[in-house]
Amino acid sequence: MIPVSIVTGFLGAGKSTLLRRILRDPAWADSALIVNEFGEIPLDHDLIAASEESFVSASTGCLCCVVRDDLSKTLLDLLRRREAGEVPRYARVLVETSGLADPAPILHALMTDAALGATHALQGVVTLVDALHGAATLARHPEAQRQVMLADRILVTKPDLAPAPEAAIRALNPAAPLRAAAHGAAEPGWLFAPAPRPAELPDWAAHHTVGLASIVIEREAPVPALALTLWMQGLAEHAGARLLRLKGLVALAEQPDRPAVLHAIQHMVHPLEWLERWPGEDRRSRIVLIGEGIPRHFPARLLAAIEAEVAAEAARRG
Ligand SMILES: Nc1nc2c(ncn2[C@@H]2O[C@H](COP(=O)(O)OP(=O)(O)OP(=O)(O)O)[C@@H](O)[C@H]2O)c(=O)[nH]1
Repeated sequence: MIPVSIVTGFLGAGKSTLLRRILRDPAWADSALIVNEFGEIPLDHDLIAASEESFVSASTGCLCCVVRDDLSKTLLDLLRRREAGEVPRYARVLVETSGLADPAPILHALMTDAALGATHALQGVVTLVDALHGAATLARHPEAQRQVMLADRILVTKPDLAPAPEAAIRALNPAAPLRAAAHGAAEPGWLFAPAPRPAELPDWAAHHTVGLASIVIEREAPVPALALTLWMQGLAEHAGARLLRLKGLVALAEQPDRPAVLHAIQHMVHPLEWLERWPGEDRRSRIVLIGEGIPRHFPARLLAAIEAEVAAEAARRG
């Protein structure tokens, strides 16, 4: 039986940060990671694959609704390739859900699929809650509430930025063991210990926030750092709380050989991170925004206008 653990948590809660750290630990490097993202381009896959040798399989779309069958297929296909010696003999599977996934349909698939049941054992659901945004997110987004309700273990992330929103969490899940850890420094043995599973859970249907959309921006030419900074400020001002998440790999004009990693979660713009190198041949900048009611072409047009202004200003100064 291959143990399977689900790692969930709302947009930007710190799932990739945690998993990157765990896969760097030699004791856990023999894990297969299945990453699922909301959005049309698999950025997490690039981010995790660029920093590790670990074995990653990415799928896009909402794991819980669009590709529910796909998780079963992905797990079984991975197992077949493991048996055939085509992939490393991983000892467990970690599934990183999209930030917008309701875990209930995923658990349902894992608990009811006969072929999966014969080969895989569900260990538990680990839910990450962002200390900074957690209370507001839990008040607004049904996916976030379901992630906490169905958690076997709760990890509060970003305790360096704010106190844990314990009251909001305990209102939804009074019993699951809870810990806090900054920058993914949590004990994997605690996170992934097998949890007792109720035979049946109520209400399998996915619950979703209405009206969220993802917008993708791709560009060939590197972007000046000043234009990028002004663009993120402009977006934050215009979209405010309607911008739930922004992340991207960007070629900055000042340093195009190393991609900069952008992260913003609601109002909070995290410091830029840098990858050592581009994850593949494709060196285009790619940015994904997830928001409510942001006009589809607005972010790209705003960026183009700011770039033109920055270039004109540079020309004026000679
Ligand atoms: N200050 C602080 N920042 C953190 C911590 N954990 C993660 N971050 C930052 O939060 C941002 C989002 O982290 P990710 O790990 O990409 O979050 P995610 O849950 O994978 O995001 P999605 O895949 O979009 O849902 C990044 O800029 C991280 O560096 C933490 O404990 N403290």
